[in-house]
Amino acid sequence: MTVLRVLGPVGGPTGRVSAPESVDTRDLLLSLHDIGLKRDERVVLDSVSLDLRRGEILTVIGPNGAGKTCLIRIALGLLAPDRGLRRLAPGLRIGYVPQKFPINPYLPLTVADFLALPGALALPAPDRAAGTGANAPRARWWRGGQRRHAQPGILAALAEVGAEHLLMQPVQALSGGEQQRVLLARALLRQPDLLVLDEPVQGVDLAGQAELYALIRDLRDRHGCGVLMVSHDLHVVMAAADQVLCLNRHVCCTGHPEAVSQHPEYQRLFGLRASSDLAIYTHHHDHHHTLHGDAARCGKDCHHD
Ligand SMILES: Nc1ncnc2c1ncn2[C@@H]1O[C@H](COP(=O)(O)OP(=O)(O)OP(=O)(O)O)[C@@H](O)[C@H]1O
Repeated sequence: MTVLRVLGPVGGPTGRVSAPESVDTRDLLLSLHDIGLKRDERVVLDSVSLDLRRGEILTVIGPNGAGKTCLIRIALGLLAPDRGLRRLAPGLRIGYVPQKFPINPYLPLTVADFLALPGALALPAPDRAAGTGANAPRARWWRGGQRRHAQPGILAALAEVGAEHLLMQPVQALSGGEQQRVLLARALLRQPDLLVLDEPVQGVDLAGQAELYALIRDLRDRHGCGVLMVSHDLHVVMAAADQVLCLNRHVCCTGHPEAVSQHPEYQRLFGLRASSDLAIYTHHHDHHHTLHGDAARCGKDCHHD
């Protein structure tokens, strides 16, 4: 049984919370418990909890302003919640794929240069120091004046994401899909136990999105890591995730994608899109899922799909 490293609670105005009493911590990589966050007196996150295990893909979906990015930043340790517990498996290595390419597009960097930046091996700095953190590695790199190419591991990481051919490409010439592959390669350099991706297919066309999600699943299978991601692409979420957490400042519903897609809160939030996405996801099998995601055998009268 894994003993999680407790990195919370972060005591806030609402005080400490006690740890959940009986959590099965086997293979647990990340656990958020009763997370609360306020900004400008507005509740951004209210009592949000999630558990992510090794080998599992957990996707957070929700409307604009639902608190998805804040939740991801809390999971990464970049943002301190006002209340709640954040617990990580000991020695957990996190690979983070941000929403946007994290460098000035006018810097004359090749992909090899970018992946060799010291920052490739570290998470961005927490909120208060964000400017310093983002700039410091770059400054050191240019001051040193060393141009290192294809350090051990860089080519292998690019090969894993099908982007070896981009090694000497200038980063500003990359398409949206290529940028995401390079960012995934950068995350892999950390040999992560947990991959965290914030809307990994933004700016990528539909075919490219399906390829990227397939790649994320392959990486999960190959490395046995856990994956936590935010996505707006409901149909792919429904097909690609093991667990979906539907967020609208609080947890509207959570569980197996099929169970979530049947949940009234999910259908209320996503309306017609919910039905069509369900149609895309629907497939034939001999069981269905309860609202808690448990598999239940179909009887002869079961018409769930
Ligand atoms: N530093 C801040 N100061 C004030 N309000 C903030 C701050 N950070 C986030 N918020 C507010 O918290 C809410 C949640 O923001 P967040 O970026 O997490 O939403 P999101 O679900 O990722 O949205 P989107 O899908 O549009 O990216 C928003 O209403 C946002 O305006």
